[in-house]
Amino acid sequence: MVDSQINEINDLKSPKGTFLLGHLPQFNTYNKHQVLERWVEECGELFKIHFVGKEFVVSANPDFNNKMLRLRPEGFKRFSKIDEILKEMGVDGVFNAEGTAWKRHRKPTAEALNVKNVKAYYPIILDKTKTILEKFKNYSQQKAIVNVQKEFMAFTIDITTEIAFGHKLDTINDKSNSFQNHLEVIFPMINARVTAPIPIWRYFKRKKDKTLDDSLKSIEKVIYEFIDEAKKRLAENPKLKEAPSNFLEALLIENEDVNFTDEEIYGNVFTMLLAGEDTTSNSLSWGLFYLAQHPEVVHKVREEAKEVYTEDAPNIYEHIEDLKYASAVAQEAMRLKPTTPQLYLESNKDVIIDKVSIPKGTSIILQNKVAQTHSDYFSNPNDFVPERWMASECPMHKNHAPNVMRAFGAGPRYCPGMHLAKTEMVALISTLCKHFDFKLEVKPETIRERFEFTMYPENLKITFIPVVPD
Ligand code: HEM
Repeated sequence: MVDSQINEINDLKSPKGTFLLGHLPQFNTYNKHQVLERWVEECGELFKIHFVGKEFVVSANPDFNNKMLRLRPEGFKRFSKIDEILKEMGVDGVFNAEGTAWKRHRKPTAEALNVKNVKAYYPIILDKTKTILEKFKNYSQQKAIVNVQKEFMAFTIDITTEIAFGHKLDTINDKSNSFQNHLEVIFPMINARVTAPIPIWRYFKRKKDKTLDDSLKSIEKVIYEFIDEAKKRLAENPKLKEAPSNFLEALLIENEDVNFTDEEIYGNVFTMLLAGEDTTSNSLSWGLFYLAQHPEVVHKVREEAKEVYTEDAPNIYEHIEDLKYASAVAQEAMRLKPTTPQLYLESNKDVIIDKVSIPKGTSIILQNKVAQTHSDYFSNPNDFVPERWMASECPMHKNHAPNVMRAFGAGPRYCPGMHLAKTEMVALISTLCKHFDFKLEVKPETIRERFEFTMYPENLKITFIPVVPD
């Protein structure tokens, strides 16, 4: 807990660092989240670090973090560097907007991703679930060792692109598409630039910076064409207003009240591509990481699937609501392996939280993973037990604090894609468990957490063994 004696940042502890560079050399490794976890062990839940003199507060206290997240947008904002980099790439959307601009973006985005609309998008999720199922059936016949992280990435890319603006891709079947190739250029560059100590590209364009510019131009062209087409469709077919077939249409409908410019619509469609792909596919990969080590859980998911639907996959959206155990599997995987283990905030004004005074302009790293795997909040915290999320079955209700879960953030800026992501995860987890057993082809300890823009399992290799029908 936060020490009640501490009331100034200057009084906070600090891990060991170097005099001039501070903690930068240790932090700038490829697994930043694990460095933070080690420091939490060394210094406790609240401490400070500095990068070449620039100070950062790190908090792993769930209550403290929750209060900061809830004080947005007035009290706190995202790190200004995120906005700087995205705007430079022409992206002005809900993720990087702040203050009143954020409020304008948030309402229509959240509406466009609400339960009613996700239900309308469900045929897209189902279609891609069946497509990847067929691919895995082929893999299982060939006894192929599958890099599931790559496969799930294709699954979420195809779904997100079609839901975002109606663009049909078939990345699952490796039908290479220039749009996809451009996206693959953009994502790592955003990651590299957000964490770059010096913005070299502003003074000198390297080959990769020029490639990025070309890709951004191509994506922009495609998205603007789709904006024009969607506007025409909505004008010609007013019925679409009741059940928009994609996010862009839903945004344009909501937009009748908000009056976004085309640039802002573009920014939000692009944001959705960015926010919805890696996060969901990496969470799915972690789900498979645990399922492959827990055949008893796979069996239970399969029994539930057989009770809920007779087809190959959950054929209607209502099935998803009934797949409570598959949903608990997804939740448990996100508790143990949140793909966004930390969030970055900056204070907009002087704030006092739990007797700690945070001056305006303080940069704060919110480490959320430690609490999700701590015995103060969950019994047997490192065990994979989906039952803990099934109220009537939970064998360990003694320590069960769902309110420390931050996999989707918290407060007014929590993830608006949460419902969509959970729907994708439940559909795929249930379908795969219905058809296959999973065998881990590498030792679990060789599967490492790897943090880039999000956290994913490196070296996850699995074979899919077909289930013999009853
Ligand atoms: C398992 C999958 C996902 C995870 C773990 C995840 C996680 C997160 C987290 C931690 C945040 C920051 C929340 C905060 O600041 O409090 C966020 C924001 C956001 N996410 Fe997700 N996300 C996922 C899927 C999606 C999907 C599928 C979409 C849309 C298609 C999406 C769209 C967004 C947007 C637009 C924001 C910015 C919200 C704002 O600033 O108001 N996410 N997400």
